[in-house]
Amino acid sequence: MSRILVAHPSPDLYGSDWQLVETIHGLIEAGHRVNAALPLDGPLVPVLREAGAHVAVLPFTVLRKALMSPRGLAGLSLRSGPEIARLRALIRASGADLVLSNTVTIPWWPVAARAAGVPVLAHVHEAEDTQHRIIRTGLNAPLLAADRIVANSGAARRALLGVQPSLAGRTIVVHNGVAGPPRPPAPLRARGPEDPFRIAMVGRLSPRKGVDVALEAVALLRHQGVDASLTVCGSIFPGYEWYEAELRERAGAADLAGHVALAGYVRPTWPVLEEADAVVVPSRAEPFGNTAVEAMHAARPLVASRVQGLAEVVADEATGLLVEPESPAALAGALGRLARDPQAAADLAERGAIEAAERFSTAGYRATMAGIVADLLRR
Ligand SMILES: CC(=O)N[C@H]1[C@@H](OP(=O)(O)OP(=O)(O)OC[C@H]2O[C@@H](n3ccc(=O)[nH]c3=O)[C@H](O)[C@@H]2O)O[C@H](CO)[C@@H](O)[C@@H]1O
Ligand SMILES: O=P([O-])([O-])O[C@@H]1[C@@H](O)[C@H](O)[C@@H](O)[C@H](O)[C@@H]1O
Repeated sequence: MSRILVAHPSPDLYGSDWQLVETIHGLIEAGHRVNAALPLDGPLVPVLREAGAHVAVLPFTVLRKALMSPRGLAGLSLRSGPEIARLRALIRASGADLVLSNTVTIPWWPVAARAAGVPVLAHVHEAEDTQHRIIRTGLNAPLLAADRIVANSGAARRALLGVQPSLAGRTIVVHNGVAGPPRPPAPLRARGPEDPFRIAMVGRLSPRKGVDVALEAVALLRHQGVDASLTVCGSIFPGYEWYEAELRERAGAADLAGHVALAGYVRPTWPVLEEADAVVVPSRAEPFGNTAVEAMHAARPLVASRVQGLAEVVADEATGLLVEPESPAALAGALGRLARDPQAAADLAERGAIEAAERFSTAGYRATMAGIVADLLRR
């Protein structure tokens, strides 16, 4: 039994948070003792305790990627000394045999663990490729202190190596394992080509998730005579209040009013997916996309953007449909096909469910992560 200290930036229950829960299950099943450090209390805390981790809430720096500037990054590094010293002392005092630093937004954990002489595994959930190169280089620089890096997709690995090529030898891809529903999903509702067509989307209300694109696609479908409606599960991250206000205003316009529900954070999302005739993941960028796998587990036909990890998760025309990102017309085109051809939609959904069980099982993921940790501990 080894002691693993896990650091994670948020106490929420979105993608990287649930992925951490799976990782911790894998470590505990392998016989390790897990301590988790979070900067804030929140809904993730009881979930981690339930999984068997000991949780401590303590202050440390969490980066906001969208707010980074080269000057901001430089200032941050200049002020980092005392925090790195504090975290190094904490890591030593905890007796950790290994530190797992989850996401690239907690830069001083890998650095402090290396300073403490403890092996570091970094888990990268991000695949930033639009910000200025200087920012991306700085954001990923703390990973130079990691012994091993797990990227959640080939796209995330490429984005990282694009700015830190020297990490190639230590960075491996492990696709996420994503939990399915607790019991088999209700069969896809039988519908005729003219019947109402209910679409679901799950994700943060954030421009990168393309919620606005989904709304415009529904407006186009309705304009074309498809009786489409949309339910969106998800809330904003602080700072994106303006985006939610824009979405609510758009959803209230004459062509959409009464046909779009912005439901806020929903847990679990299985009932919403079960109610749906199709699920969309219209992200502008998506390092992996757990919500796409969840749609497949729920055996609902899926339309996703052809970007980054989503293009690794979905086999176009076989387990879902991939469409050009940021194009309401392309999204509406694919959804219209599913609405008009319920049999084709059902076939996609069935193949998606088989694929999700085969490629993205939590059992396989947990074992892979535990194997990577065992390998690092043996060194
Ligand atoms: C921009 C970015 O970096 N995205 C990645 C990030 O988190 P990100 O939070 O973007 O993750 P995903 O969209 O993949 O997953 C969101 C999760 O939150 C849940 N949910 C969401 C809304 C809601 O109302 N209720 C609810 O339960 C979903 O069911 C899902 O399990 O890490 C994930 C895990 O590696 C990756 O798959 C994402 O590609
Ligand atoms: O505002 P920002 O820091 O670029 O980005 C945020 C991330 O840091 C956070 O982890 C994620 O959950 C939010 O949806 C948002 O994407």
